[in-house]
Amino acid sequence: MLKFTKMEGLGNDYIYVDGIHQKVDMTPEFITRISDRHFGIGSDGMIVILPSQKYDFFMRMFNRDGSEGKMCGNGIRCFAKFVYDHHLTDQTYLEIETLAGVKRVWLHVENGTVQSVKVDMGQPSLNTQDIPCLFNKEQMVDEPLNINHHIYRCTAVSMGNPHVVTYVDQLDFEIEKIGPYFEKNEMFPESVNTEFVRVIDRQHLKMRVWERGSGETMACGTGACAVMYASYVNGLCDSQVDVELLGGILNIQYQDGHIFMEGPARTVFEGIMNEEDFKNV
Ligand SMILES: N[C@H](CCC[C@H](N)C(=O)O)C(=O)O
Repeated sequence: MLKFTKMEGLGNDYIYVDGIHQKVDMTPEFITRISDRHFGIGSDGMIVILPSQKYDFFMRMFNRDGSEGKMCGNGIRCFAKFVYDHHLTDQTYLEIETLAGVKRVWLHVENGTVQSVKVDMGQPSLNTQDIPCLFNKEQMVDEPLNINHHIYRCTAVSMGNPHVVTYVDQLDFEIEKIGPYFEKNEMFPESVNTEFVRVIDRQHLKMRVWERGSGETMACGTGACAVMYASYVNGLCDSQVDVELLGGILNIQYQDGHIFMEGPARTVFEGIMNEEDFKNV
């Protein structure tokens, strides 16, 4: 049997599993099955809590299709709440190792309850090699990309994971008709998370996201940071903004070369699963 916790950050929901005290199957077959919203628990993927040699914990995250992401902004906020609520730590400042480097995390706790979580998401990069992106310049900033016979002005940003940001007048379009063309585009050899942005004003950006490996999600923390930074370098916003996603609002700040994100983290339910039940679905 495997204990798990279903958690969400602005509706970006994952199955959290304590991999310190349990043996966790991290194969794509298992992850896709438990993430299925009809035959499984239902989620955008799975996040595993692991020990770290040098830091407080190690976070591994997997998208709904079983692919491993290097970093997850909504996920790391819930990860921090998980380790605090499950008494794996009593610290309210954590250093969490990820495949995108170590992230500094501050838990805002009142009366023993996590109210919100602030994360130093690190330094964004425009360098096409960091994304990675095969564009023939060092940076892709407001460059025309032909995606499925339509020209999008694109800015590529790495938040440790790959993002491409494009600006639209309206957000009420059929994202599933265009998202996969970005996600599978040969310009992005490791695929890409795609953000569609409407600038409301210099302190308010509105977005939808088509995530690599999960499709449209209600929110994307790394995506919101990529959107803020892309908008900042394109002169469209100030250094602190509210990014409005389908699932709610994240406050994003660019300071001293780092992107800081603050937002909620919520436990939906605790559960126990029998892995055998997922062998043949
Ligand atoms: N799909 C992303 C990982 C999840 C990112 C997102 N859920 C977030 O909150 O940052 C990737 O493969 O790079």
